Amino acid sequence: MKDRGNWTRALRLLWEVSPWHVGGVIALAALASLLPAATVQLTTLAVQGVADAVSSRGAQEAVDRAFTAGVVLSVLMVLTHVLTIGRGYLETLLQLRMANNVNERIMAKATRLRLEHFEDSTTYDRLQRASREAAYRPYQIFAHLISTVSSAVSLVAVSAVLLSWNVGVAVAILLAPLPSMASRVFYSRVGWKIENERSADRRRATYLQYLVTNDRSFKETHLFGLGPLFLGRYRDLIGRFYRVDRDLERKQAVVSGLLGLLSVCAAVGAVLYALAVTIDSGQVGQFAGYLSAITLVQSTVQLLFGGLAMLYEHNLFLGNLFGFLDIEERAPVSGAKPFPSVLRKGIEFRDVSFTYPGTDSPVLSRLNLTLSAGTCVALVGQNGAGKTTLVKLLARFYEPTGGQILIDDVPLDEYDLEDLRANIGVIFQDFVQYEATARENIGFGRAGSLNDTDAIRDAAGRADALSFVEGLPNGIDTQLGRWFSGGSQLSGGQWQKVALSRAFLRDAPIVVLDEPTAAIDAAAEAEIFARMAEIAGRATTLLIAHRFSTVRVADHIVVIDRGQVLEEGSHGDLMAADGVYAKLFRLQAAGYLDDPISS
Ligand SMILES: Nc1ncnc2c1ncn2[C@@H]1O[C@H](COP(=O)(O)OP(=O)(O)OP(=O)(O)O)[C@@H](O)[C@H]1O
Repeated sequence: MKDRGNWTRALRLLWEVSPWHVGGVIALAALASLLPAATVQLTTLAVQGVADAVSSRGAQEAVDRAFTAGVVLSVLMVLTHVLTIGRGYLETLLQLRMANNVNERIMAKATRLRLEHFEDSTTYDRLQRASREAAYRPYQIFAHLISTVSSAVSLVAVSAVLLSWNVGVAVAILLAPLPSMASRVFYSRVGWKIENERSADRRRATYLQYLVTNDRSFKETHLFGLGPLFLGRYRDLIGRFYRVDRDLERKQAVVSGLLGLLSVCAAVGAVLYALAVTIDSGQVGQFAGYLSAITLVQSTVQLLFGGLAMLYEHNLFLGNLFGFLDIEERAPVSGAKPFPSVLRKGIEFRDVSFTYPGTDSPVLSRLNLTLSAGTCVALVGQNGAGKTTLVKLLARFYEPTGGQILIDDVPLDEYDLEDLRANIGVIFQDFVQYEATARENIGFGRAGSLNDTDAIRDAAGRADALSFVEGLPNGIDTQLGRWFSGGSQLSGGQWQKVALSRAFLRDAPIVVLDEPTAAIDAAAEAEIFARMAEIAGRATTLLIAHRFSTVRVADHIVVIDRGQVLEEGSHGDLMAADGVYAKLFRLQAAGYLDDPISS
């Protein structure tokens, strides 16, 4: 039942995309399907006319009949040609529009999925399967449906000739291709299963391809000499795919070929029978008609059954496309409260626990933490302590599995979700380096401000990015990165400053910076923090950092360990308490002293 839904859904989609093209293709196909039967009738008339004209030594009436049939046959040929061209044109347009539309739907769907989907490998498998089928399957199901229906119409018309002649012969020709069709259906299913099971390996092959074909991994792959290793792995994977496909094709060719012989035998039997009957009756025209009917029925019936087998295959693969489009979106519950433009009280994590979906060990356990409005709070802790996870919860990429997060005493889910995200300026550790202009790289922080040059310059100024951005060949409108022509590449620290500008442009009441200055030199870092102090008071800032020079500027410092708050206070308080923070601070500071260990 569910499978049948796939092709009806694909057809509905096609109709939505372009009813005019669909209607045109159907009309031309309907016309074309009537032509073979007319051809058979006219061939019979023409040959009989010629035979009569020859035997009567040129009787005018027979000559006229032969020529009339010949002329109409020629008109039919021209008509067939015109119909074929027209149909091909419409089909190409329809196919292009459909492929564009389906790719757009896949992309739109991806934008609606949640972070947890993209942190789960099964989503990538489904996306891979859907993308493979996107470009052509939905259209193909239509094309095969049309050709199958038009083959069926042709078949009914042409087989009427055969049926009137001999029922046994007609039935034999009609049913002989059935076993071969059954084998195609069987192998389609096997092929579909194989393709689905290798989704992860296909992605692995694509990943290996990516690793050796982009600038981001170039340095490592070349320095570590990984090219041949990755190439070898890629070769192994695609070699394995090839061997499996080859074996399947071989089996299919042998089985379908043998079963297809039944069809050939039926046709040979029919021709012999027609020969014998014509010798008895002496009707040469009828013999020509039978011959062309037998050939036509045989080829049409094969087209019909082949089309049905393909329909079955497309239907299976369409399940992959719709499987992706139907992934449950489970949009987080969104309240209606507008987000405050300035926080009055602050952000409170109250007894917050969290375990990532599909895992057992909690990352946060009953964590309590308050970020007072207008202050700059720094979060420190070992790798994997749960710092970034806190931010993901704050932006509602995930929901806490226990406890609550409140902003100005209002639970997070009571705020309008879009409004909440619009009011948090976050730059994550793995921020994006957009292969776009500097203006866009900064302006994406507030997409509505892409043309507000003053605001973009101001944000760049606050992140110490303005001077180098203005020094680029086209200033703020210079393409960044090397993927597109005319691009200028930035240093790691410069990219980070551009990302910081993006966060500053947002001018949000909450600013979260995850390792914001890890790649930035010390002098620039000091300057950026001085400017950040200017926005403190307007914004509540959360800094996640490992560098203690960054951390000590914060009003309040929180040490996290295994998902819980270990210590908190100002730099002075924590140093005086002489706990973990003080120990870590001294350890790092020692790195800058001349003789750290002995002192
Ligand atoms: N999507 C995920 N699924 C499952 N576990 C995850 C996921 N993301 C992070 N984790 C785990 O959660 C824990 C906390 O990760 P998190 O990124 O919050 O740490 P962090 O304190 O920010 O570390 P770092 O200082 O290295 O950035 C880690 O043990 C990590 O393995």
